[in-house]
Amino acid sequence: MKNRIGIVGAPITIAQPNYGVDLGPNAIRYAGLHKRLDGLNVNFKDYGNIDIENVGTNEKDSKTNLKNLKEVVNGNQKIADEIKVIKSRGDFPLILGGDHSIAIGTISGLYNHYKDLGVIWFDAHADLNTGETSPSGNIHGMSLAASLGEGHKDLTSINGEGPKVRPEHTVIIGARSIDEGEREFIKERGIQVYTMRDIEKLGMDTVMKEAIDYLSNRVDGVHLSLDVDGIDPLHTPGTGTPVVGGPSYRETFHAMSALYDSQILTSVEVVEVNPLLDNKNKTAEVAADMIAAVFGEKYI
Ligand SMILES: NC(=[NH2+])NCCC[C@H](N)C(=O)O
Ligand SMILES: [Mn+2]
Ligand SMILES: [Mn+2]
Repeated sequence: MKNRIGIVGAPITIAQPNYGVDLGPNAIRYAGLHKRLDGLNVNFKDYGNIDIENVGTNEKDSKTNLKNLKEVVNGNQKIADEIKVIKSRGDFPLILGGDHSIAIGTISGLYNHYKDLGVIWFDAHADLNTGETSPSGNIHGMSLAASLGEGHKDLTSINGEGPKVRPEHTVIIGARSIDEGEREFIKERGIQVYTMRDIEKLGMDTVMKEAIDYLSNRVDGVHLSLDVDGIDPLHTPGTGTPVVGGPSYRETFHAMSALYDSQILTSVEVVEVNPLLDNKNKTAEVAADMIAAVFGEKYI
């Protein structure tokens, strides 16, 4: 890693219903993030947390089927602005969430810095819903769709209208809870998805090799969006929408190490750590382990 890592906390919580995901950034810091990065001899600067006003309700808007649209857009606009500042300093952005809606802001902020940005979406979910297809109205389940230009105009217009990433530059890994509308989205738009079945059949090593190969021929930057619910909830119980049957700690650590070895990544975000749902900060500790792996920590 040549660049300095620019760390920022993005504590949006109102794109999902559980209190506490705004505490995620500090929980990951308390889990020893800075020490781990020091141990890797990487240069980093922590810019603290973005000031997010998390005032919302749990009501769906009757027209849009979205909860807290205006507030989620405002928070994500702030995130996009901060990402632009971090990028203009030449830093490698490391964003600590916050619910997964923050990807709308980070990807919008990254948009102008690349001709073709690739995205690796490590998640139990696809986050490809829109107001029309969402079973919940929770915008954290719509952030990949919004980044691909689908969904409410206010969500797709941060830093300019329209798609910020192309479907053929998007790889989802670890999916095992996909809604009906999301399934159609994936088929229609040709998104590369490695479900748990694929991981079981191919093994994580092959999945990562394929994903890295696939993207490196097509893009000039890769953003890793790591939703901790992608990992099996045995290891990451402190998250709002856990789904059993995910990749183990070992497989995930291996996936992160493969990404480090490939040197393909140009930004990383880790989302959905919720210390109020956790057991002695275990989930944030796993998040810190995975961040360490993605920045080069090895067993020997
Ligand atoms: N980022 C997440 N944890 N998303 C969970 C989404 C769950 C469900 N698919 C929904 O749209 O409501
Ligand atoms: Mn998820
Ligand atoms: Mn997600």
